[in-house]
Amino acid sequence: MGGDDQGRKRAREPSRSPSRSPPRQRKRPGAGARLSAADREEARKRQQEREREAEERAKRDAQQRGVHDVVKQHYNMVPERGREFRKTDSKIKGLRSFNNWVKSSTIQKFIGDERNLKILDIGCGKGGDLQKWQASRKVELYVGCDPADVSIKQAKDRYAEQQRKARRIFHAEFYAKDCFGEWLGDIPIIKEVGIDPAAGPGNAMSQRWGGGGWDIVTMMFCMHYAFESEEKAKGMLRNVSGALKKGGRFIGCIPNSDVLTQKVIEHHKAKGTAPPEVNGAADEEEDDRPTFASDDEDDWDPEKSLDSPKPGESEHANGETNGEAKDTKGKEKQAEEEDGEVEDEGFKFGNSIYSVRFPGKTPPDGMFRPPYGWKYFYFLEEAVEAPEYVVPWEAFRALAEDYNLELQYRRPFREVWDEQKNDPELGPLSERMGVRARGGGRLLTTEEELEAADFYHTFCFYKV
Ligand SMILES: C[S@@+](CC[C@H](N)C(=O)[O-])C[C@H]1O[C@@H](n2cnc3c(N)ncnc32)[C@H](O)[C@@H]1O
Repeated sequence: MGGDDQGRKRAREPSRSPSRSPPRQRKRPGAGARLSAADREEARKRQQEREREAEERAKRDAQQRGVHDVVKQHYNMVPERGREFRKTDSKIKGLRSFNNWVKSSTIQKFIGDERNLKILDIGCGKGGDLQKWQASRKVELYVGCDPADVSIKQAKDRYAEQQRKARRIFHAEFYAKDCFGEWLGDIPIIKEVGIDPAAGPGNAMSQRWGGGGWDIVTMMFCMHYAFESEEKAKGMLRNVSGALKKGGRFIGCIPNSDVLTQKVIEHHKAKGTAPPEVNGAADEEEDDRPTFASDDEDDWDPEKSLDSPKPGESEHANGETNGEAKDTKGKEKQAEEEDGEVEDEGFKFGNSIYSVRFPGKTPPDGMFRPPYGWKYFYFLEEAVEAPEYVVPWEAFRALAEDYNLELQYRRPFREVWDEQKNDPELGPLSERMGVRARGGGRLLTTEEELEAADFYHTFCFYKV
């Protein structure tokens, strides 16, 4: 990566907390151990108190504004946990690190050699990726959009903190915006940089002469919300494609529909409701697909839901075996009732840290057709608990093509690790991020965390 190697390495080192003053010496092994137990307990209490206050505040704000949208409301009520919590106390810190590393890897792979890049982060959440873009030192402008206004406020704060610490940082702006139901060209800076309202199927003029001014549109762990309906999926693609200039990249991470297809087929086979052709086909394909029954051994931030189950509330669901989730039954029942869905037709899978539950009918052949509105509930320890929608991969790829987005790359998370773990930059980065033990050592994620990571894949499309 040429002459700015040193700078990049510096920029990627974990940032210091502004509350620690004077600045501590960097990277002294064992420094943390000198904190006394009382200090730690005190810090933990203070953190808990801050979280409680933030939850209360978010609840009040949400009520006052009369927020109806369930996803937005959910993310608005998510408490901001400190970096310290995410790195030390979290039960899924291995998964957090792993997912963050995969995001960094995708960013690095497709950021390209140019400088002064303009980045549009759709579903930016609390600004967890700001540092990743800053570390590249290639960004001139970053705009983050997300409908959860509380998250946007936190993203602004995070940026302000980075501004205080960094000698130089890109210009950033943040907007509370539904990026699937609304046109992003209404935001002045997005329009100014360039967004083509004619992007989309059958518009030859736009394809030839049009195009936006953005180099990269990034959607990390977010696009699955757009597949609630055809209208939203198309609204999302119109924004993405409209914003990108020719040669621009659309990158992201989403749940892998191959995993969902496989699980749905397994479920119907077990129930005896799979069509005969699927019985054969699934057996043949089984080896190629990611499996949850395997014996093998920042800042993605899966925010904790306010009311996730307490220890001891867990139980097996539906009495099903092998890979069935162990938790969250009460919560799901409640979600189901609110949702008006019937339980018996659904099923769930997962492990003790994550689970996926389809509340209603699923296609016996595992083909999600039409490709919109296939809702499931995703539960993750300390994390999101909102309805999500299957993004049937092939249908999405075909639709993206109608918007001049050509698939360049798609990888399940575990394959990203296998391919990139020894990269000269990403290898050492994985050690700094706590994904792997120092000196090219073993993965620090547990097998259950890796199973949870297997649920996702990452992608890149080029605007043509
Ligand atoms: C799991 S979080 C991911 C946040 C961040 N991209 C990251 O990787 O840490 C999913 C985000 O998608 C956002 N989202 C949901 N619906 C959206 C919409 N219609 N437009 C834009 N973002 C949306 C949520 O508010 C939430 O911040």
